[in-house]
Amino acid sequence: MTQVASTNSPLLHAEQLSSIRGGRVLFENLNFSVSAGQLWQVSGPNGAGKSSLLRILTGLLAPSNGLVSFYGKPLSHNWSEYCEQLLFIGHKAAVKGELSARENFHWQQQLSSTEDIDAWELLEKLGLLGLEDELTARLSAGQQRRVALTRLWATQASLWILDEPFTALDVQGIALLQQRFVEHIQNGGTIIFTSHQSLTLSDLTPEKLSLEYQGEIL
Ligand SMILES: Nc1ncnc2c1ncn2[C@@H]1O[C@H](COP(=O)(O)OP(=O)(O)OP(=O)(O)O)[C@@H](O)[C@H]1O
Repeated sequence: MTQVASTNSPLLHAEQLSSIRGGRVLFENLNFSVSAGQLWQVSGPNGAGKSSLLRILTGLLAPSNGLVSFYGKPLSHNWSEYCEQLLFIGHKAAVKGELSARENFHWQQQLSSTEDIDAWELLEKLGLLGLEDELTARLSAGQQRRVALTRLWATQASLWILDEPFTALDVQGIALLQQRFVEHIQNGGTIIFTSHQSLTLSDLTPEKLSLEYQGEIL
């Protein structure tokens, strides 16, 4: 895992964050700090702004007001280091439907320079063995999610930002993903994720950030 030089500033700091989308204030004056090694769960009802917040934390969406800092510097001042540290898996599975599970994985491996990981072992772990040459678009939603999640085993990034990573997974898939969370946190990694469900592994006690649905249109 890539590590950044130690500093007294938190890994991520959100200051006075606000987001207005579709004529609605999703959240205002949000302040929080995420330290390296922490697990954070962002929760709240549909439309509360969880995905919007994650996209702001990744730098993909500008906040309407406020600032996100990475080790004490605004993201834009630390952009290449931030991108090296970050793995973002968005709401959509972000796998290439016209590639097989194995090809998707190899593509991710090349992007992340993790060629030493045994593809067959990982595909077996994720229950994709026997489906490895099937076009990903033809797999079920849960299987496609499993293909997307292979990235969590083929990354050197220390900060994972994951939007609804448990969506469509069965009980065994959820357990596997939670176990991967435990490994990453134990290795000093950091995870921010959204989910409508509570984690069930006792080793995982996330910090909670709860957003309310603000119905009022401006
Ligand atoms: N591209 C966009 N342009 C304008 N408004 C948007 C856009 N994307 C999302 N929104 C609005 O922002 C609000 C919050 O959406 P967001 O996806 O952040 O919520 P969420 O909490 O992640 O919801 P869910 O639990 O359903 O995934 C919604 O009302 C949505 O319509």
